[in-house]
This record gives sequence, C-alpha cells and structure tokens, in this order.
Amino acid sequence: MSGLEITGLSKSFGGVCALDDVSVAFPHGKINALIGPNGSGKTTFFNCVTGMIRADSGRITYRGQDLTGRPPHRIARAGIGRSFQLCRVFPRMTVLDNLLCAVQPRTLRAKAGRSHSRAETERARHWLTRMGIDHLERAEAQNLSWGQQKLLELAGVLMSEPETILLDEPAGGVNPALIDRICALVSELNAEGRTFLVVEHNMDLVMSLSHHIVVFDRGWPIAEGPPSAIRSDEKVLGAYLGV
Ligand SMILES: Nc1ncnc2c1ncn2[C@@H]1O[C@H](COP(=O)(O)OP(=O)(O)OP(=O)(O)O)[C@@H](O)[C@H]1O
Repeated sequence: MSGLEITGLSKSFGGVCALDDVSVAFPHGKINALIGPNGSGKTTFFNCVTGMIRADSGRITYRGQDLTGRPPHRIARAGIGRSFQLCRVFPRMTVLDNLLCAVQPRTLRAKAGRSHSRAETERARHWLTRMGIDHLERAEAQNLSWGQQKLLELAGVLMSEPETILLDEPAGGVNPALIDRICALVSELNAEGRTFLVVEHNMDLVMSLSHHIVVFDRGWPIAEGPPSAIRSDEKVLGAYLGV
C-alpha cells in the first residue's frame, strides 16, 4: 500500500504563497528527506500534513486513509508522529515524566487520575535506553544538552509507536557525536519498519541517510529522486545558489 500522498496542497499567509499546488508522494518504509532553501515551505508542509495548520486546498492521504482537514490527534492516531525544529520538551519535568506525559491516557480511570501503568513506565525506559539517555531519567529536561533534548523528544514521539515519523531538523544545533547517534537511530528504526520524512539542512546527513529526496523551492517541488540524482540536478543547484 502507498504511504503519504499529497495532492494539490496550497497554503498562503496573507500575500505570501508558502505552498503552491504541491503534489508529492513519499514511499512507505523508506527514509525520505524534504530539503530546500530557507523559506521554501518545508515547515508549512509539515504543519499542514500533521494538522497543525489547515491548508487552503489540497488532499492528504496516508495508507489509503483521507486525512485532509483532520486535527493533530487524529493524524497521530493514524500512525504519524512528528518532532519540532525547536524541540518541544517540558524543561522543569524529569526526563522520565516527559515521556509519560507523551502518552495519551487510554482508560477513563487513567484519564481521571493521570496515573501511568507499569507497562508505560517500562516502555518509557525502553525508549530512553534506545536513545542512550536512560542514565538521565531523573534529571530535569532543562539540564540536558540540546542534542540530548532532541533524543528525548524523539523518544516522546516513539511512545505512541508511530509507523511514520516526521523529523524537523533533527541535527540542527546538535554536536557531531550526537548527530551520528541520531542518524544511527533513524537507520535502525527504519530497518525495524518505520518510515521517515526528515527536513534537514545538513546535506551530508541528508545524502548519506536518505533513500528518497524531495526538493522544494518557493513552495513547489522542483526535483525528487535518490541522493545520486539530486546531488547533480541543475534545478537543485540553481535553487541553492540562487541562479
Ligand atoms: N505563520 C506565518 N505567517 C506568515 N508567513 C509565514 C508563516 N509561516 C511561514 N510563512 C512564510 O511562508 C514561507 C515558507 O516558510 P516555511 O517556514 O514553511 O519555510 P521553510 O522551508 O521551512 O524555511 P526554513 O528552512 O527557514 O525553516 C516563508 O516565506 C515564510 O516567511
């Protein structure tokens, strides 16, 4: 079955056209990247796909389900998780509590008491271990490095077991050792069956990690294909060099 498919997506802010009739599909089971110069519409695209903002027109389908106009929680329930460019963690909460917060209480009793099951706590510890930050479980999130906070945010996304994960600049501001860790994790999680769509400015990372790349320029996809094709595409070079 197909993965995420977008048809005719448009979004303007006042007189600024951020997305202009975008039609694009991302293969399921792959690591996809969305790249483009500053202001080319990548974050707006993420926000429309995850229901954070409503597109002016267009259709969003995922695994055959129509998600157009659905609110963020419905999109999450369909199996799509996302991280943010400016990492979203609760700074004064412990690392473990940040993850437990990411879990939607499933039963009425849990909703009333906001209690978490032992299984949820174990799952939180499992993801902290996978991220390599389990030793920080009792630390306040504000005391983690920026890269560790990115790993914590990714662990939070994984708590709801999404099959597709949208990552907004996972390497932005992160030190090289942790960038390597994030790349290794994305590859491992992909090998385990998760699909990724990554917005990233670090071209070395994009070229080494991705199977499929879509390039936006001025709210419009100008190229798509494997890294080898994108690297030498004249339209892409032109968009980045401004020629
Ligand atoms: N809330 C908003 N109000 C007004 N204009 C906006 C808003 N959000 C985005 N824009 C404009 O829409 C265009 C696309 O912006 P967007 O943030 O989607 O690009 P981007 O490719 O993610 O950029 P960057 O790589 O710098 O994060 C830009 O011209 C931007 O100024």
